[in-house]
Amino acid sequence: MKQSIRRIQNCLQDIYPTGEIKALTRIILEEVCQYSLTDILLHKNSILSASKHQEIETILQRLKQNEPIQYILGHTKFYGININVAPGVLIPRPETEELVELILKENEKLKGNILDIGTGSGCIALALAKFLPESRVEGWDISVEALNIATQNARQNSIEAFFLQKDILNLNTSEISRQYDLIVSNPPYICEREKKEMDRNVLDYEPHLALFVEDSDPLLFYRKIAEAGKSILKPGKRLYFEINALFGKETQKMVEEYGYTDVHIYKDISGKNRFISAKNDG
Ligand SMILES: C[S@@+](CC[C@H](N)C(=O)[O-])C[C@H]1O[C@@H](n2cnc3c(N)ncnc32)[C@H](O)[C@@H]1O
Repeated sequence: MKQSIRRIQNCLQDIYPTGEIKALTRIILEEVCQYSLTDILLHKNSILSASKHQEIETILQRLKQNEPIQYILGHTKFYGININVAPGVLIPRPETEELVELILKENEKLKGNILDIGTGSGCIALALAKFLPESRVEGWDISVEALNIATQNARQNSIEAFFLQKDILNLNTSEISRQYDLIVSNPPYICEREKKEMDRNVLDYEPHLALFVEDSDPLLFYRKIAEAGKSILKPGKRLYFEINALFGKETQKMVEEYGYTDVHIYKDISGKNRFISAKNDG
């Protein structure tokens, strides 16, 4: 095992920071050997089989091409739930776990209809369905690939959620039969002009449909959702968004113009304006 740890560290040292290499070493050994962190420490002197060496080598070659570890392994953890991911869906981010945490804190024991717009892997929808078991959760996405993965994630975790194909930019609200008690969305919010500051592992591998919005209209998705919310969110109920930190105030102003009140902006763990919630005043 010691030899494998050294091999992983040597192979990745020019590409990843030291902290990330440590995390990757642990993830790789957990995946290949099915070892917990304690097992890794206990088995430091054990010798891995040739096939396990080969598995590690294959992972390392893909990591060297900047491929995200979550796509290489085909899964990740989100809010304690095992979530399958593939190149057609965004890899769930830690900030989005913070959004789930916030919703659960502010809506303890919610019993009602929850809608997650732009559900991707289904991570938000499934976490809410798991921790608010008396609610009915729906997830919408334009991407069939994402909806298939979200459905698979629901099945594998034995969590009930309903995934539907909808284009939020062309939604006819008169066709929506229900009104929701909470709407959440982490829509595409990165401007095209921000691309130049982004890492290759995101740009080359993650779906641009999930990430980007035109520079000329950065609030496009938020506006469409706020507009739809006026008819599909029950009066007095709340909307929650993950937002682009560059547009906190603008997003607040926009939702207020649609008649939402009691608007709060929340910071993420890095101190950036990252979430907004607002009440539909009816
Ligand atoms: C930033 S990702 C969020 C995925 C997931 N909710 C998460 O937090 O990891 C945005 C999602 O919006 C979806 N999307 C993009 N355009 C859309 C549209 N017009 N209507 C509905 N969903 C859309 C993408 O397919 C993607 O899954």
